[in-house]
Amino acid sequence: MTALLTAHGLNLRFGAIPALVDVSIDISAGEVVAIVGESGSGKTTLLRVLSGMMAPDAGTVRWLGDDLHAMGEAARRRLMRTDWGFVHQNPRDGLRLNVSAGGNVGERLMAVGARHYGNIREQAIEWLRRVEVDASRIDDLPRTFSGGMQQRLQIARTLVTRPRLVFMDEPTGGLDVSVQARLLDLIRGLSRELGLAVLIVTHDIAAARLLADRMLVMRRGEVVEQGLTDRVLDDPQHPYTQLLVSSVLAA
Ligand SMILES: Nc1ncnc2c1ncn2[C@@H]1O[C@H](COP(=O)(O)OP(=O)(O)OP(=O)(O)O)[C@@H](O)[C@H]1O
Repeated sequence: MTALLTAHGLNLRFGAIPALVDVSIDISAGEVVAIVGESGSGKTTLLRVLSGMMAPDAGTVRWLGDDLHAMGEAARRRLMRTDWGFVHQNPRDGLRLNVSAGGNVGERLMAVGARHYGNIREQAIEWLRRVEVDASRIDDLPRTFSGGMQQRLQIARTLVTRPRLVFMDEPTGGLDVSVQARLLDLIRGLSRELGLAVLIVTHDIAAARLLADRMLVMRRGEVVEQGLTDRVLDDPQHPYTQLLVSSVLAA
């Protein structure tokens, strides 16, 4: 498989807090990788460093072989519009709330050069359908949507330009359990159908089990265990992973 993103020897401290300790990770085309761990273990920081939003103190991140932190802001912004997508935990961070649902999807297409209004609207309708938002809501503002619908709209806005890699930070956090399950099914279906690589941060082990081919377990900035999801969850080697898995089983 072709490695899309490779990171090696990442270290980052916030004062006395080691947020990343010698972290290495790679993700290939079409692969879903989950980063799990308790609150404060460094998951979001890792996602921010891997997506170029934050520079590490040491270590490298490469996209298709090019050093991300050497390529400059303009090139990283271009990646964010084209090859990459970002699904935030809070859909309000990924949507424009004063723009209609259709506009939210369509403006991403315009950012990559689409100009034909009819085509853009047609694709917006198609994507609303794919994420199970009724097309009759196309001209409504996202603030009139439920949390689950907003999250599905954020996913449509992110995927409409067919990125190769999508970063997801707790995409089901803060939603009702039944809404979470539906959203996870949707993410799983779309990632398979589109052959997307997904790097998903979650503290929900069940979500990782459902979605991820591989997982990394973080604790205090370190990757304490990684491997195929079924292997890590069915036969955890590190005491911390054993604790995580047994706490879910006991719940
Ligand atoms: N901008 C910052 N300034 C100072 N400390 C920070 C900053 N961002 C994160 N930290 C600290 O770095 C550590 C890792 O934080 P991070 O947000 O990456 O963890 P996390 O695993 O994503 O947690 P959560 O699941 O609660 O979001 C924590 O101790 C956090 O308090």
